[in-house]
Amino acid sequence: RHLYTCTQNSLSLIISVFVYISTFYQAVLQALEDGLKKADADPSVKAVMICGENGKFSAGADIRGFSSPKTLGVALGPIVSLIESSEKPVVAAIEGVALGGGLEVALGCHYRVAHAKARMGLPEVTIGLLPGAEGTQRLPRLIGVPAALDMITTGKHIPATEALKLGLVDEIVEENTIEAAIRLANKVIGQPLGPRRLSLKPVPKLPNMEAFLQEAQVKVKRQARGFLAPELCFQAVQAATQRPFAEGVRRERELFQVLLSSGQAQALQYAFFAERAVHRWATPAQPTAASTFTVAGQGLGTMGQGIVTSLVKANIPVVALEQNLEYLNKGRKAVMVLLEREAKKMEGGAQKLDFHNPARLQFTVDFNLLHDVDLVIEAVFENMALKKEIFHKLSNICKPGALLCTNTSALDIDEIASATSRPQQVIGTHFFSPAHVMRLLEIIYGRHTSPSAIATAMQLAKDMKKVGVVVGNCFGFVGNRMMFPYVEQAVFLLEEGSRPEAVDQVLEDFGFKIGPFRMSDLAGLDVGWRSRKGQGLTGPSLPAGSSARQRRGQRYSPLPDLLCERGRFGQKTGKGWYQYERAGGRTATPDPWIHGFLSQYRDTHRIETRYIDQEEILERCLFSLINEGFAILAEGIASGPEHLDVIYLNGYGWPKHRGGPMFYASTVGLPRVLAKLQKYSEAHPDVPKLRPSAFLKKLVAVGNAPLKEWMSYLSRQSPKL
Ligand SMILES: CCC/C=C/C(=O)SCCNC(=O)CCNC(=O)[C@H](O)C(C)(C)COP(=O)([O-])OP(=O)([O-])OC[C@H]1O[C@@H](n2cnc3c(N)ncnc32)[C@H](O)[C@@H]1OP(=O)([O-])[O-]
Repeated sequence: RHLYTCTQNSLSLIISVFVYISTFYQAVLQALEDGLKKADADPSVKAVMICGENGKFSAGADIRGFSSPKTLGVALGPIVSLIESSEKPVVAAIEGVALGGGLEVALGCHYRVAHAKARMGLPEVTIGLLPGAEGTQRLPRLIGVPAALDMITTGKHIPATEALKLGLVDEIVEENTIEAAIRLANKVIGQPLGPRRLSLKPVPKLPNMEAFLQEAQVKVKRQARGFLAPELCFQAVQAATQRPFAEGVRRERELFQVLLSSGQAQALQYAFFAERAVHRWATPAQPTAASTFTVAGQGLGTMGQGIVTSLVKANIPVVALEQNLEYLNKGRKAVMVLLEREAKKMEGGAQKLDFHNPARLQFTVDFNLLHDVDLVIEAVFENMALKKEIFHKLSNICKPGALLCTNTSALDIDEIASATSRPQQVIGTHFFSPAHVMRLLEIIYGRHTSPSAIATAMQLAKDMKKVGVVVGNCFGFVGNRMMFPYVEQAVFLLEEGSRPEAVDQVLEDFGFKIGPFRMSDLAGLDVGWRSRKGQGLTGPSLPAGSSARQRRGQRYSPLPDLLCERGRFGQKTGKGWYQYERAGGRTATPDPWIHGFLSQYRDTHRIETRYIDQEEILERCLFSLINEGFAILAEGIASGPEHLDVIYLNGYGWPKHRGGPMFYASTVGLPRVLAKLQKYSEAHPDVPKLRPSAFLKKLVAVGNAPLKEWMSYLSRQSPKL
């Protein structure tokens, strides 16, 4: 960061430090303070301009600093006040980003000039904190309570154009921001600064402030589901409406301290770095076609439509292929609806969606058009024979360097690759539904997948603005494999005495967006039923004389199959684990039929109904999922616990303020997780997924190793990870 002083028309550099108010936090603050004091004391200096280095204003405080015992966060507030109280006009020249403490510094300035491509925001809430450098008190005074509350409680970044409309900046420029800021500084020399000092301004009044705040608080609470920061952000802004500036600042500091020591801030900050760690993926290989892909989407069902939409959004040329004209026209219509919707959302932004140009998006039934593409994403439905047939064809038609990706949630990548003559270029890309919304992309390498194929798939994820996580090939990969025992426990709990709404409630109170039964109704119970039939667990391929509640020597619950046999597929049929207002309805209501059905089922199988408390529900569902995570790490299917957590946070609705399942296990304490698994496993010896993983036992035996050391206790790691 540079602090420039500006003497009439000349510019002189006083200090130069780093872009982020970062590891050198104290040094940066000291330099800012010294520079300001020097500028104030020097009569030849008439105005001050603050800008960032390398085209970026500031990404705020160093997030790592918050987890060190010596937290310096609040020290920024007095510096912002010092800027504001300067007797000479101070102008911020905002390029790139002004986030968190960075924007708070800009709010202390008397004027703000931003580049048209700059983004601004107070994202502290997303790392479990609040803008603790007086930002919760200055922003509402500048842009009003509704807009300030929205920015502070969501942490969203806003583009410069929106910032101008809100009055957050005074001017936006297309060209040189620094020169424009200096021009402005020169223009305002000598003008009174009082009206530009935000701390002196009243918070703009609303005709119905009380009612507005009440309603806003209810909304923030409802969306937060146990996440503290949004609620405390709200309280800080509320204080701005009720108290004078200095008292509001005191309240802001108190609330900041509460968040800092809440544990949630640590979880969110861990998640911030975990997401970036999965990108740092150490293969020497280079992507084969970085950023210049032409991608063919094969199959325009729900997944294919979402994938094509996100490719177009990422400005990647696409050829969308279907097997016949009827499906093609249906798929094209659906994709166009999605793209129109996306284009609307992007209106007013810097980027435009270009999807009417056939060079960017082409629909076809002609397989031969795939001859020149760099990469194919096959997204037909989950059927091994069909996928193999398609891959055989692709391998014959596509150019030699083309990467062949299969969108699958569980199928064996090696078997699919075996149908081609280029298994080194076959890779799994597991998108999550809806694919144009969900950020996660599991990238699954097979036995023969080359490092450059993995690097290319990672590049694709980056270009599509998705979080790509590389994992090994096993049934269900990482996300679904960990999900199976979780859902299995939820169903076993029903057999033993619980109800769908009771289990869902516990997991939703924990912070999941929806519990396992609501989720299964939403996804459709028939999906799992088809897969279980395919595995010979139910249906005509089940050997005659099989026990109702045992398969291959292990406990099995036929409850989901029984529901499907009665046509209860979830939301789509209006009945599943819940009842809905109609087929396709979304409002789940507990269903007395299910309650009766469950007690009849228990009678038939002589299961004694017992009361199951919330602790048992939570522990059996979560610890069995976590236990599978340890098995996955031990088998070398994923690089580390952060990867599992990133998958859960971005693809499975795990509450962010709990940091992901493996981080959560580390906060519960591994000895406790182990003890509980041992207890439940003894009570249910025919449930292998409750048997503690050997790796978990080892980590406990070495003294509850901290999460960042876990992987050092494993000798085997895949060379491809
Ligand atoms: C009382 C106190 C009040 C103030 C509170 C605050 O300011 S709280 C803070 C409020 N501010 C925020 O919450 C902003 C957080 N940052 C962001 O949102 C994004 O990083 C970005 C939009 C600035 C750039 O996105 P992009 O996709 O172009 O790049 P990228 O995301 O890959 O990052 C590149 C590298 O920089 C690193 N790094 C970045 N920022 C920070 C940081 N503040 N700290 C530490 N490190 C940070 C990042 O880890 C990565 O390192 P790696 O992995 O290469 O070793």
